[in-house]
Amino acid sequence: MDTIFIDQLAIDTQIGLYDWERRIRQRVVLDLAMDFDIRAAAATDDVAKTLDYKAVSKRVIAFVEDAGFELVETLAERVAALIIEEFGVTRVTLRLNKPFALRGAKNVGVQITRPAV
Ligand SMILES: Nc1nc2c(c(=O)[nH]1)N=C([C@H](O)[C@@H](O)CO)CN2
Repeated sequence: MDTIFIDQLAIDTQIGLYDWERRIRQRVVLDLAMDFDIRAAAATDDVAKTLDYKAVSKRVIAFVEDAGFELVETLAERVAALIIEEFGVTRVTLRLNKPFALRGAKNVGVQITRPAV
């Protein structure tokens, strides 16, 4: 299977458990890998026949900017569901990084793989 990916998509949002986190916006950084058969687009050189990574990124940015979840797990699950439901992707792997949320660590977060059902 082919993969269309978006790496290091940085978005500011409200996320976190603690009171101080409910008053600020923090950066999350997403790596997305989306299964998609690219052969029809490659044969015709037509963006309409593929997964438009610009359209995906605009939609994900809008959703994440408006979100306000406590857990990185919830945000990751909701973004994966959105991509599958709205873009016809058969499987998505998503890594959600919350940089510097843990003292001494460069990154914390979750990685999930979700198939379309
Ligand atoms: N598994 C998780 N553990 C923690 C989360 C989380 O979203 N998932 N969040 C926090 C706090 O919000 C933390 O990021 C603040 O620094 C702690 N543990």
